[in-house]
Amino acid sequence: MKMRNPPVNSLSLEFLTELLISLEKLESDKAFHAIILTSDCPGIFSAGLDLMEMCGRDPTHYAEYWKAVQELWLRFYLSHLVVISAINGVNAAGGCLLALSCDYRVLADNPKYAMGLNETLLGIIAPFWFKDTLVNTVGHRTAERALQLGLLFPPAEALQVGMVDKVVPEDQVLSAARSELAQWLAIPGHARQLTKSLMRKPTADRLLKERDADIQNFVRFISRDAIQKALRVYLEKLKQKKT
Ligand SMILES: CC/C=C\CC/C=C/CC(=O)SCCNC(=O)CCNC(=O)[C@H](O)C(C)(C)COP(=O)(O)OP(=O)(O)OC[C@H]1O[C@@H](n2cnc3c(N)ncnc32)[C@H](O)[C@@H]1OP(=O)(O)O
Repeated sequence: MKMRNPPVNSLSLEFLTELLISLEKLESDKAFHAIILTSDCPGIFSAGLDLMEMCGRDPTHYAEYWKAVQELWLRFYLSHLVVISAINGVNAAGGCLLALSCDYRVLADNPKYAMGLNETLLGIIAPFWFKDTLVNTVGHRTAERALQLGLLFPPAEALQVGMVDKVVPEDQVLSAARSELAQWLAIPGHARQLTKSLMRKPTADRLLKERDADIQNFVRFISRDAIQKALRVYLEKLKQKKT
């Protein structure tokens, strides 16, 4: 599955919906057993959630958007398919969450390709299920430091803390993901799927139990004047970077 939403694969509502439909199609076709998730945007895996969806819109839109974000995470996190990410670019916040929801991560060895949950740098907060997904991957202490500081880890560090499983030269990201896949596909499917569910269901259930409250919390938080201002300032900084 190659993500293509130029220029930065930001996860807009439309793009989230496309990803969701693609995933559902693959999951419902018995011929498919696995996905390699990668990017078609040079140098960028994903810039995360689309800031334009969270800025200057009305509460109904925020609620619709957040429901789609939740849905995509739940579907990827609990997918019965083997999902491996071949991370071939910088990967921030919501994009990093997507990669963390995969079963295995291969990252291209380019110092520019940092990844992490950098929400605090924007003046916003990673929701509890982003946090849980990170904790499940790198452990509590590393997650605590990474989340508070909004750290984006370059490849060597991402490997060291366990945010990714393998770092390979850039031209080998896909072939490395394919080689890894062979090992996962050699395991009896039902045993692997049930084990995945055993490991992940408690984390997913936390959100499933509180889904509506989580949407309301997001809408309240993102609608605050101070948060809207912080997002506008961040977007402006991104634009000024060019001049
Ligand atoms: C209670 C819970 C409350 C809240 C939780 C909300 C959770 C949010 C999680 C998120 O995912 S927030 C998004 C975090 N993402 C980032 O911080 C990444 C921001 N982007 C960048 O750092 C850079 O764009 C890049 C390193 C990814 C790529 O750099 P470069 O190749 O130099 O491209 P540009 O910076 O020039 O960007 C091109 C173009 O795209 C726009 N853009 C970038 N990121 C986003 C984004 N996330 N959403 C919307 N638009 C984005 C950027 O402004 C440029 O637009 P132009 O109109 O100037 O072309």
